[in-house]
Amino acid sequence: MLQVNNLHSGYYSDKKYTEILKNINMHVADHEIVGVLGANGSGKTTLMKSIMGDIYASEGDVLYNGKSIYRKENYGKYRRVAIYVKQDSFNSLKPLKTVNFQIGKLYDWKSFDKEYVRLLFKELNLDPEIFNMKAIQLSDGMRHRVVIAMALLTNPELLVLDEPTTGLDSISTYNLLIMLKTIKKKASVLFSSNDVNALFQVCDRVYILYGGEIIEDGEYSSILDGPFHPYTDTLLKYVPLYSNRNREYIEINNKKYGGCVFINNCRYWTKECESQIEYRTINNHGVRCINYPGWKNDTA
Ligand SMILES: Nc1ncnc2c1ncn2[C@@H]1O[C@H](COP(=O)(O)OP(=O)(O)OP(=O)(O)O)[C@@H](O)[C@H]1O
Repeated sequence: MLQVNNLHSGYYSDKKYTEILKNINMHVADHEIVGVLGANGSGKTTLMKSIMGDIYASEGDVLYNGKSIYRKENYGKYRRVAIYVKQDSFNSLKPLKTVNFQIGKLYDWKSFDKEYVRLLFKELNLDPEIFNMKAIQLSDGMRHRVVIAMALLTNPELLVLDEPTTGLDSISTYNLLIMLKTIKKKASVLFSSNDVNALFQVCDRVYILYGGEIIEDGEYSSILDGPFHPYTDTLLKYVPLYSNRNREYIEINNKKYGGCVFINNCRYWTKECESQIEYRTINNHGVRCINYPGWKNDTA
């Protein structure tokens, strides 16, 4: 369905180009929920924007059903079936307008079965009275859920969610995750987050993004059972649910450049890490680490 090939992208500022994403390769199959896990500033939003064609790739391509989304003739159709819920899209609701109005502004109300709309909102814990409430009268979390519900109204083939659980309470997060599992029967979902719990509860596969590069990918169970990359290993140690070892924070500042993107923070660094690191896949579990499995043996 969605295939990202050797994607590089970034931003122009004062006519100077800064590359943020490097050599991204990933895919989302039909009826799959795929997560992108990354810390603040790792490039999740830039990746989602590139996948939606909101920013252009300096290199590489994004294919939807085999066709480049960057080609004008394919782009319009792609944007009709692939719906993007931006990180801050709940702020885009008009504050003084009712939810009813906001839906009508985007879509033709007549095309919807009102009961279907009500049920869809209900699944996201949104009661019927919300339709007559103004956006300003809703909490951030409610606005967030309204925007996601609105995105689902058109039955997209691909739903791209940038950090959808930010600002949601635990019950709403849980309802959203359950809902994604239901959506999976009809569509695919690409979902970025820095919330390890949310991603691992719902995703079939997860890509780990660090410093604009994918450093590991695999089925969620495979990553949880045994992360291949030292960064993923460290990350999981900070999530009590998944950690079976004590937390540890080791400050490292190698001030090295080139090679592995994690080089300045990795305690397993060796001279070889300064060279170009190839991405290897072992039993459907991919990693960009020259020292794997050696570093794991060190910790055993
Ligand atoms: N419009 C822009 N112009 C220039 N640089 C940008 C722009 N937007 C983001 N960046 C830079 O791109 C890098 C990645 O940012 P991005 O927003 O994609 O990360 P993120 O993983 O989504 O972060 P967060 O979790 O904080 O939302 C950061 O270094 C950021 O400063």
